[in-house]
Amino acid sequence: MVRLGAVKRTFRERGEAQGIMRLRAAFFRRVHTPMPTRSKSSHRWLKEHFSDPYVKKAKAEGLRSRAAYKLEELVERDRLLKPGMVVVDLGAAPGGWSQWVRQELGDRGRVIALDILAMPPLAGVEFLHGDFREDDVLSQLEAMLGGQPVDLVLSDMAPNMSGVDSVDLPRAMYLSELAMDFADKHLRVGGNFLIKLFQGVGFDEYVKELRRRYDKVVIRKPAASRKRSPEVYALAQGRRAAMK
Ligand SMILES: C[S@@+](CC[C@H](N)C(=O)[O-])C[C@H]1O[C@@H](n2cnc3c(N)ncnc32)[C@H](O)[C@@H]1O
Repeated sequence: MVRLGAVKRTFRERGEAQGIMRLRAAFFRRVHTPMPTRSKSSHRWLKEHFSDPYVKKAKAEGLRSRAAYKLEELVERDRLLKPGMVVVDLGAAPGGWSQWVRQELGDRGRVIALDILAMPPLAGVEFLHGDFREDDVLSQLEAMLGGQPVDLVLSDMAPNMSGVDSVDLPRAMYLSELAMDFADKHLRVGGNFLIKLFQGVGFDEYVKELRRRYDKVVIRKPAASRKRSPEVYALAQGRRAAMK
């Protein structure tokens, strides 16, 4: 069962009827695009990927993805990770962020990772394989937490991109809304939330919502994030006891 409640509610509150229509269209229309034969652009992507310094560095350092360097830059600047913390990593596969967080926490604390895709095990990382949009997956994640408050919620979730903004952006925003809801329920007061966002429809409203909930919100584009990617990261620090 797909969780639409949270998103419908916030869009309604903001009087964005069009947002609801776009969400409906995006989530209930399954877009099955046949795999194209390898195109010029995929050749370009492969060339770019293998000459990318972060890909080379990740390989040399035994990290599962170049994405780990984005997290390193985002989190180290504010020294957000401390031994003993409970960290939830949403959209964790192939595991670069979880792996890096585990290294930083040493052998204390918990790292709970979730992804719709399977992920080979990582020592010291508890992994839940499932779709975060589904109620029973959320319940399983909550059962894993067992009522333990979370210190840091990370979300690098991104839907499969079709290249059509009117489809992709509402899908991405839906995941972001669910992640915010999760942080609302499970982050301890004073805790931090880091989330990947795509600039476009709903972005400003989302950041405004973060500002109601957290003492400090900054938008960052780490050096390892590809320039042509519309992704940015919102780092929300200091979960308030009550919303503004
Ligand atoms: C950019 S990747 C994450 C990379 C990861 N941070 C790392 O360091 O390796 C985005 C992830 O979001 C996941 N994702 C997308 N939709 C999801 C959903 N509905 N539930 C759970 N994970 C999802 C994708 O499967 C993908 O692995």
